[in-house]
Amino acid sequence: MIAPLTTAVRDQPLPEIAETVIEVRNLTKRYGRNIVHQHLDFDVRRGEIVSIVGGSGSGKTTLMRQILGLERPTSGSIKVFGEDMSSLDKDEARLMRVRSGMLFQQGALFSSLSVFDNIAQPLRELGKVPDDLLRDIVMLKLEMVGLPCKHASKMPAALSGGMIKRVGIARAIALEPELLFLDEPTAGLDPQASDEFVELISALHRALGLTVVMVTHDLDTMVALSTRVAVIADRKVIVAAPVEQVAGFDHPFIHEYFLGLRGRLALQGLSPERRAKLPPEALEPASEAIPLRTAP
Ligand SMILES: Nc1ncnc2c1ncn2[C@@H]1O[C@H](COP(=O)(O)OP(=O)(O)OP(=O)(O)O)[C@@H](O)[C@H]1O
Repeated sequence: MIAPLTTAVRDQPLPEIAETVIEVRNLTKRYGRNIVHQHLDFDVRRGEIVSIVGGSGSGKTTLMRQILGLERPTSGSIKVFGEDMSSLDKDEARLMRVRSGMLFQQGALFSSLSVFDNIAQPLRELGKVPDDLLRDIVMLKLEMVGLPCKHASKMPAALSGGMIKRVGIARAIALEPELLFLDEPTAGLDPQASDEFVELISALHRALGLTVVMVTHDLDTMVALSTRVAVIADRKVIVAAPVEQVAGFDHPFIHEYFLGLRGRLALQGLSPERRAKLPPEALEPASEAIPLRTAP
């Protein structure tokens, strides 16, 4: 299933990387005795697609939730569009929610609402959107994510995993946000649905000039989409750079994650220009060696 949008924007240039829109400084986050982040700095500029990677429990989702204002930092500062997240009043917080869309793990659709009502929900929360305009916006968003209008009346239980993600994206972009947050967007999808999802995000990035922040374990998605990759280890962001530079950073997590068999396979899918910047270890053969049989 290829969205018409994907074809329409294929030759469009990537959005320009512009001013800083997320600025995290000296962040510490503790849960009781568990120190998740300490002295963590992190920046995202307009037009980027930044993937946050790190070991299990390293605090990727927690970082994203703090940037969204869903969790409070223990100390340190988080600015989004230049606004300090800890000092927003009610109206500023509301405006911030309009400027940021998010897709949680599992799509997080309301199971008791139809596809239409799921996508309409952020618009209805805003209030004052006339019914005919609301219908047009929902149908436009469905089309943008490559889903025919006939799916609007379906319930989430009747959809495939890939379709649920698409509806989740349609809802996330309903209010035309500038920032899109994705938490494990391809988890649970088969390889074809993952590839289609990557194409969709890439098309939306180009078409809407979106800035995307994504938490992912999926190496192929990370390599295909990210303009930069931020690695969390030792409670902070140890490096944030294009993936070909990150792969050459000397840290045990990076060796294991990027230069293992799966990591090399994903990295070798980069364009020839970017592949040329990889460290030599990343270019070692990525197909498993077939063990030689010893003669009897
Ligand atoms: N609400 C909470 N209360 C207490 N501890 C929490 C809470 N949320 C997260 N944690 C802890 O914070 C740490 C980081 O969790 P987080 O989910 O951010 O990690 P992650 O890198 O996203 O992990 P994964 O890759 O496994 O999803 C973990 O030790 C987790 O148990």
